[in-house]
Amino acid sequence: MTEARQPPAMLEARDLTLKFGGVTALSEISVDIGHHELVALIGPNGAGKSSLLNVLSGFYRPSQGTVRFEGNDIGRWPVHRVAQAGLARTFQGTHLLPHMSVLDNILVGRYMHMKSTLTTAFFYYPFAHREEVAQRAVAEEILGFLELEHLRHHPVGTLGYGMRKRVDLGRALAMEPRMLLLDEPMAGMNTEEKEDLARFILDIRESRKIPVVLVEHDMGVVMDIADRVIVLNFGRKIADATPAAVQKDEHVISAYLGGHQ
Ligand SMILES: Nc1ncnc2c1ncn2[C@@H]1O[C@H](COP(=O)(O)OP(=O)(O)OP(=O)(O)O)[C@@H](O)[C@H]1O
Repeated sequence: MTEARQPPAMLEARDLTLKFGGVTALSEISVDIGHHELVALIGPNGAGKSSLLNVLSGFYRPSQGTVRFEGNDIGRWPVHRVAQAGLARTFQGTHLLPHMSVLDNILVGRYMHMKSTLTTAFFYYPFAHREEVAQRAVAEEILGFLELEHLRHHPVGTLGYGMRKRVDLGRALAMEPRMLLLDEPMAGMNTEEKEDLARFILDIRESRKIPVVLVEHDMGVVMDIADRVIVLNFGRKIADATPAAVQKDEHVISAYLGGHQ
């Protein structure tokens, strides 16, 4: 296996195994994600990519192994606590509210940061109002960053797939994550939409200083934007190296030529 030299890790997963009955989705996987990295997670269908994101983000409990995020052992934390610690994720497809506007969908990501409850909102209206104004300002900044301002009042259900995926990214950004896990954010997009999203992802890492883990099938995109590529096959990690090294790795070549893609 080719190993890349890695910076100090922000996220450290050790010996993760995940079983569903008789199926071993992940087998003794260890990965490190550094503070400034853009890491692609690739592998044939059923290799375990989504399962790994689910374990890292607290949606699945590993059968074995540990996950540490910024020094905390988060492997058994509930999902909301993992999210509050700053690990945000998107899903294959989108988890948006189709009848609500783009702005309101992004505001959903802000709820985690809102201090006012219904009671305080009722008795201390000025405080709740000030807070809502502040939350909207953050949402507006994200709309600007993702070039979605002109769509702010459009119901999400009326948008094309590529734009909906962009709103989904905005919702995740609204959580002010310290790290972003993106599950196939470009699936179903045309070339132009992919190029736009790749630009935003690079910008998220560079100007917003948020490290990104990205599950992606489009090898062109992966090779263009990733600092490092982790390759899974049948639940095992078979490579963890720079894009150039992974392209030449014989285990990776045979996994992809093995009839899966
Ligand atoms: N909830 C589940 N229950 C049972 N088996 C599951 C479950 N989730 C995943 N698996 C199995 O675990 C293995 C890994 O699946 P996973 O979805 O993580 O792969 P993947 O690499 O993300 O695939 P794809 O590229 O098709 O999304 C597969 O054999 C899959 O059938």
